[in-house]
Amino acid sequence: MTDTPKIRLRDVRKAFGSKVVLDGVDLDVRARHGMVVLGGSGSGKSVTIKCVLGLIRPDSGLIEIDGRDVSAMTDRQRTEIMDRTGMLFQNGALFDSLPVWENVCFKLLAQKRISRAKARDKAAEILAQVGLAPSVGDLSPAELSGGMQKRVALARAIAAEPDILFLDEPTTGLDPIMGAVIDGLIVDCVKRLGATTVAITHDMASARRIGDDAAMIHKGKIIWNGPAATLGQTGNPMVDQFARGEREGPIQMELRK
Ligand SMILES: Nc1ncnc2c1ncn2[C@@H]1O[C@H](COP(=O)(O)OP(=O)(O)OP(=O)(O)O)[C@@H](O)[C@H]1O
Repeated sequence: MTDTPKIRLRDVRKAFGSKVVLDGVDLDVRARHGMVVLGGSGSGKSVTIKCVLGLIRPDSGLIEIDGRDVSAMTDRQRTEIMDRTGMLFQNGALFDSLPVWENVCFKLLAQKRISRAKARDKAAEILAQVGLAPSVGDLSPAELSGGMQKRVALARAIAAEPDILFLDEPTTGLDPIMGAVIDGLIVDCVKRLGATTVAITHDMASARRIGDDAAMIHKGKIIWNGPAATLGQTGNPMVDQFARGEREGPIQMELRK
């Protein structure tokens, strides 16, 4: 018997006015595995994730989390799922008006799962997991380098020990070594938490490091999915062109049409 996918999309469709963005997306994300979603700019990667997060309502199709249809959930059931979901935004999206420790414990404080008195120590504990000193907790996000901000954003995303972690371009804007460090932290956190991750990335080295599985979206459909380790040698000309970053190939030919 096969395990129920953690996240399952079937024939998910979404148009904005006359512009069809998702044209029947089918995707299974295995529990406790990393899925990376690839695709050109504007291909619908973020819209797909926003549909799963409930930030955008698809026009039609099925989205299940743990085998349960999200559209049939009560607000309370949906909130429960969101409480167990972490999100690392592309730009970090830290709150500049709050010190790092409050950013890290934001969700725990908002959900009253921790007192303010305890939150500072808790933040120090989580910051240590992403390789940052406790003193960083007292700084403002504006005082941090880009790499440190990403680490803090990761600390915030994992603080509430999520079951599902969405990562939107976790290594964009980082130098290659810092990118590898962040990827290592993501993989460690996921192993420790037993979480399922869905990452959007344009960084193929990162995709191979954090992904067990990969899927490519093109023209609103998933045109390929398979092991992330095979990216560049999948045998699918579009995926391989994309993964190798080659100018010439089927995608370029379509752009020229
Ligand atoms: N709220 C919205 N209203 C109208 N159009 C939207 C909305 N959100 C997204 N779109 C459109 O949907 C398309 C897909 O956007 P999406 O953000 O999913 O792209 P993406 O694949 O994540 O791209 P990138 O790699 O550049 O971030 C784009 O053409 C975008 O303009």
